[in-house]
Formats: sequence, structure tokens, C-alpha cells
Amino acid sequence: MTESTPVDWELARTLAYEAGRAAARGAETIPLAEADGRTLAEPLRTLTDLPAFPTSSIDGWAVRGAGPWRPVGRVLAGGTPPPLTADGDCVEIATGAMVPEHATALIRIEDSVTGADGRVSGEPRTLPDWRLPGEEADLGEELFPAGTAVDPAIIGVAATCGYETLAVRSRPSAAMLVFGDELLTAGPPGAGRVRDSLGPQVPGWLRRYGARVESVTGPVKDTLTAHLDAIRSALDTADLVCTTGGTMHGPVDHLHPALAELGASYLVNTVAVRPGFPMLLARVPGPDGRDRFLAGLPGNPQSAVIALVTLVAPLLAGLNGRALPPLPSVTAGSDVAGRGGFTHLALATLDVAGHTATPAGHVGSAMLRGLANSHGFVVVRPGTQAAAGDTVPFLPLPLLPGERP
Ligand SMILES: Nc1nc2c(c(=O)[nH]1)N[C@H]1C(S)=C(S)[C@@H](COP(=O)(O)OP(=O)(O)OC[C@H]3O[C@@H](n4cnc5c(N)ncnc54)[C@H](O)[C@@H]3O)O[C@H]1N2
Ligand code: MOO
Repeated sequence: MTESTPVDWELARTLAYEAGRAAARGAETIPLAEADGRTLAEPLRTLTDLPAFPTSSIDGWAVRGAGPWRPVGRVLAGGTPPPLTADGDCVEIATGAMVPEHATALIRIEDSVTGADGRVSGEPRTLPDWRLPGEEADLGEELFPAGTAVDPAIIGVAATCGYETLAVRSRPSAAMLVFGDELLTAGPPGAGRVRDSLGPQVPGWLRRYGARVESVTGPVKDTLTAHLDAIRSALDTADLVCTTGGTMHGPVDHLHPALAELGASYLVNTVAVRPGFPMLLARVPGPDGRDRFLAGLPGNPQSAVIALVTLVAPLLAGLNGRALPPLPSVTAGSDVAGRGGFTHLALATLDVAGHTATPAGHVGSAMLRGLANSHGFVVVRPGTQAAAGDTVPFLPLPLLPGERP
């Protein structure tokens, strides 16, 4: 039996993050449109000034010198216009067109009058109606550093710059193993058996934390041999193996003996947090000699999710070459008890403004109802408790817009 001192919750997060950072995945180059959710492996720099040429922001006239002006042509978006050669000349110009060399002003169509002689009169606006090269960015400027999470707007900026592909971090691959002979994969619970609620749930959280989920296997039989076989085969493909259940030392808890057999070394073996305390993170040598990670999530379903947010989220942030986001501060909407020498992660809902966290109901470690109604966890550090009105750290769940409105 493996006895261990629970690691402080904040330290456990830091250890998981640093281990991930040290093993960060390499870069790959992928088409721009596929880069949403990935992480920049290199800084995103402009390839030209932005805009790359003086650009009309109106439909109207590009004029040279004093008016009235004689129209000598038309400039549409998409080409390089000839210069305006003489004072008193103008060209009709479209929004987005390159402003011809020697133009001295742009006049909006609605601010102009065309006389019987065909000449154009009008006044330019006080603020110039064209965009100058470099107004948005200079050639070679770093717009986003390596480590930036790529979202649709960043893809748009990269396209504006002229990129067709982006160098991003390879996604860490994950495999999931569900342990527990008592688990059903179909039908209602009863007669001593419960539905597996983690096999269907954990992959979604893993994807939101930036992993590529390769496989979900289980329930794996409650024997040491079955555990070893399942872990070995998961290590073939996965950078990270997540197991659920069997983290304690009951008669059919085989995870620790399996880890010993596989030559694993613990990065974190139990965490001083409630719920979720028996969670673990280990390094396990893969078949090719390269180390993999194994996260042992406790079997109680809410505890398993707490292990994800505590150990797996920071590990994946590190493997993806991202920063570990700082925890926002919120106001406790009511008292939240401490848990003695342990950190208490208390499920809570946020108000619309995201300022006040109100503890949720149905938060037993075997329950998921509270989790499914919460935005995240109020963090109550060891030896403390939170009173209504106190400022407390908040660990958000990775929810998408529209979830838990
Ligand atoms: N003597 C002690 N027993 C326990 C302690 C303790 O300190 N001393 N701690 C409890 C805590 S805290 C937790 S958390 C659990 C962790 O146990 P394991 O990780 O070994 O998990 P199991 O024993 O396999 O299962 C625990 C519980 O969770 C249910 N379960 C497991 N997997 C699933 C799943 N995929 N979907 C739904 N439910 C699942 C399982 O049926 C058990 O009810 O240990 C306590 N015991
Ligand atoms: O810590 Mo257990 O993880 O309370 O359910």
C-alpha cells in the first residue's frame, strides 16, 4: 500500500503545469482554417505593413490639387492605379481601392457635385478618408507571441497578414480508461450497479483543455492483469492516459500496484483538496522510452472532475505551450466552510456580471447535479473559511458561451 503526504492544492497545480511545460509538444504547420483552438508555436508577425497600400475607405473621388476637378478615370479595388499626373485631375474611386500616387484628398460621393461641364466640386472631410500603410501594424511587427491560443479572430488577423498556414503546437493525445466492475454502460442504475458517468463525460473536458482524445476504454475488469494490459495499450498511442476509479487502496483498487509494476514515478500522489483527495499524476515510461503522463482520477464523479481541473488542465496547458491562466477573484455570495488543512473546492454559480459566486446545492463528491449547474469552484484555502462578501479566488469550468446562461 502506498502511503503519501497530500500535496498542497496550489503546489499540485504548479507541479502538473511545470511537468507539462517541460514536455511541451513540438510544432506542426497546419492550414489556417484548421487552427481554431490550437496554440501558436511561433510569434505571429506581419509580412507587410498593414494596410499594405494606401486604401480608400469611401466611394467617391481621389483628387489632386484645387478643384473643381476633371475626372480622368476610375479606380476599383484590386489593382494598382496609375498616378494622378496633374493638379485639377481626379479619378472616381471605390472603397478598398488603392489611392493613386499624388492624390491630395478623397471626397465622398455624397459630398460632391458634378457640374454641367462634367467637372467635380466638393470638400474633403476633416479626417482623411483613407488608411495609410502601417496604420494597423508595421512590417515585421509581432502581433501575438508564441503560446497564444488561436481563436477565429486570430485566424482572421493571420489571413489579413497573408498567411496560408500557421505553426502551432501538436495537440497532446489522450486515452481514457474507466475502471470499475460495478459500472453499467447502458440502462438505468440499480441492484448495486451505477452507470459509468465518466467515460461519456471526461473526453469532452479533455478536448476543451486542448487534448486530442484517441480512445475511451472500459469498464476495465477489476484485476491487476486487466489494468496492466489496458494501461500498456493506452501508452502506445497517448501522451496522457486518464484513468478513473481505483485510486484508493480497497480490495479491487489496482492502480497503484499497476503503476509500480510499470515503473511509474509520482509527480503528485494525493492532493490536500476536498473533494478529490486521492487523485494522482505520474510519469510512466512509454514503449518507445519516451515518458507519458498518467492522471489517476478518483472514482467519485465530482472528485474525478476536480482532479481534471486540478492536475489535468494545468498539465495540458503546459503540454500545449500555453500559460496557466491566473484565477479570477469573485465575491462570495454566502458563507463557504473551510475543510481544515485541505483546500475546499466549492461548486458555485456566478451572477450574470461574473462578480458574485453563490455556492450550489447537490455537491456531494458522488454527485454531478451540482457540477452541471455550476460555473466553477470557489477556492477556500487550508485553515480558512469564506464569509459572505469576502473576495475569493474562483476556478472556472471550461464552459462555452451559451452554457449555463
Ligand atoms: N477507507 C477509505 N475509503 C475511501 C476514502 C478514504 O479516505 N478512506 N476516500 C473516499 C474518497 S474521498 C474517494 S474520492 C474514493 C476514491 O475511490 P477510488 O478512486 O478508488 O474509486 P472507486 O473505489 O473505484 O469508486 C469510488 C466510487 O465512485 C464510483 N465510480 C467509480 N467510477 C465511476 C464512473 N466511471 N462513473 C460513475 N461512478 C463511478 C464507484 O461506484 C464508487 O461509488 O474513495 C473513497 N473511499
Ligand atoms: O475526495 Mo473524495 O474525492 O471526497 O470523493
